[in-house]
Amino acid sequence: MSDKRHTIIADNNPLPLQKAVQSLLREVERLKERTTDRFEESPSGSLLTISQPLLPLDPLDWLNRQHLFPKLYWMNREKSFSVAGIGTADCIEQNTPGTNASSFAELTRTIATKDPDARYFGAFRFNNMEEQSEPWHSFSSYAFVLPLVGITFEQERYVLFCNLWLEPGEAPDIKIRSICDALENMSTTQSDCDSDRNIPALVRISRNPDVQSWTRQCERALRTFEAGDMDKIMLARQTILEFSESFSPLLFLINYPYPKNSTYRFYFEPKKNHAFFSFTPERLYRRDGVTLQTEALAGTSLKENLTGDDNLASEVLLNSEKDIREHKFVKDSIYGELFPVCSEIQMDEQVHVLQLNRLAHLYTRCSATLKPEFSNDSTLLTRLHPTPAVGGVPRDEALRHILDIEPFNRGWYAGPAGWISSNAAEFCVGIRSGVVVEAMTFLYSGAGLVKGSDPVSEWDEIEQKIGDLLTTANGDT
Ligand SMILES: C=C(O[C@H]1C=CC=C(C(=O)O)[C@@H]1O)C(=O)O
Ligand SMILES: [Mg+2]
Repeated sequence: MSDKRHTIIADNNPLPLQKAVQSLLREVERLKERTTDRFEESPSGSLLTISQPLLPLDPLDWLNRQHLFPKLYWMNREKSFSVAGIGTADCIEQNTPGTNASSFAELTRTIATKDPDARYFGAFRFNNMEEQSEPWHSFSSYAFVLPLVGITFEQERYVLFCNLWLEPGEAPDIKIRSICDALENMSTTQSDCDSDRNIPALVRISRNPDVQSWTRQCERALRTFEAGDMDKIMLARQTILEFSESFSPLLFLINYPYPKNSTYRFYFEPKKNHAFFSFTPERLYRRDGVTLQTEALAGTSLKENLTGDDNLASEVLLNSEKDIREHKFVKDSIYGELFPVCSEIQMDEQVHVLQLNRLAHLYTRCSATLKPEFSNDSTLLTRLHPTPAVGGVPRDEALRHILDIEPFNRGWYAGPAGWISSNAAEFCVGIRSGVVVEAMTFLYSGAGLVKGSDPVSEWDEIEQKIGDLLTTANGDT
């Protein structure tokens, strides 16, 4: 954050948290002495970020001890960038049903008016045409938040920051007051007892659909392939966990026992004990100006029968005709969608294998250069979401079948989740996810069905995809 245009660095030396808070508070107090006209005026608002380098600390532990909402957390797959944030400096949110394309266009239009350095964190619904019931009531069609206060980890450095966002013509006093309140009320102690970090006892677990209904639902999908109407449909399952009491949903992240796993971490808690989180291996895309990185990720082998051996999992996967076919639908669709909007596309000829803790996936990387007129997130989101890894082929028909067949709303499951600024963005696909509502947690994961898929194997595949989350919930790590 240090080299950005509207950034004040309080003190260049990294400080322990408590001192860092004091240092930020001093800078914020100093702002009160500035007259309004000394804040950068812009027709669409202005942003001032004040930051203070920090000595290393655990941002999840910090986040868990705070009392200001929303709370959010993002970590990229490479684990080289993370942000933990609390409160709202600015928020772009919408909560009316409509097409996904109109949501994407609206967010992109709004973000274009914001400070180019401001990263807004949030997610979209999988399908905004679908009416949502519980457990999704706290989650809008989309919500993207510029945090009021937070901790960034970037280039191996920790930074405490606060954001002062002013609407055009807005006097700074009230916003400065809310930053001071957030800093003064921030908990700066380390969590000293482990009991704060334990997920309560799991008292009940159920699956929706159950195995019999799942088999019937898969057979419905398989019939559409036989009839020649469809090539692929991704169907998901919900696993419902009931705990002995409500708890901080962040404990799923804190207790996740596989730090090396190549997954993004996305977390959004709009109100206390109501949160959506995802441990997804799948990148939707990363855009920096006209430069795009995306990928096809679909096709799975389970390691449990292969005694966890990576090489064996790769070999099985690379020789599975069904998985190669399942993967190819995704690869071809991404290429076809990008072709009209890119001046150059480089897609791996050879399919790779991404190794996870319990699974391996087929994986094809793709980098591309966008034509300048298409170099925006509305174009990319509309073209890439949902890929056939989470939707199907053909796309619109697959979405109709999903609405018809699945016995629950997808909400934010399998939607684009990540961050966006006016000139760059990174979105993962919010799979392997859960939504926590007080003492209940609903986990979501699915499998891409193609001709020849076996419902029981697909059931087992999904069980493995949420296996790490189930282990976390059981506390037997
Ligand atoms: C839809 C999910 O996974 C997708 C991503 C990778 C592999 C997949 C598969 O092999 O079926 C799925 O397409 C999910 O975990 O909810
Ligand atoms: Mg599969």
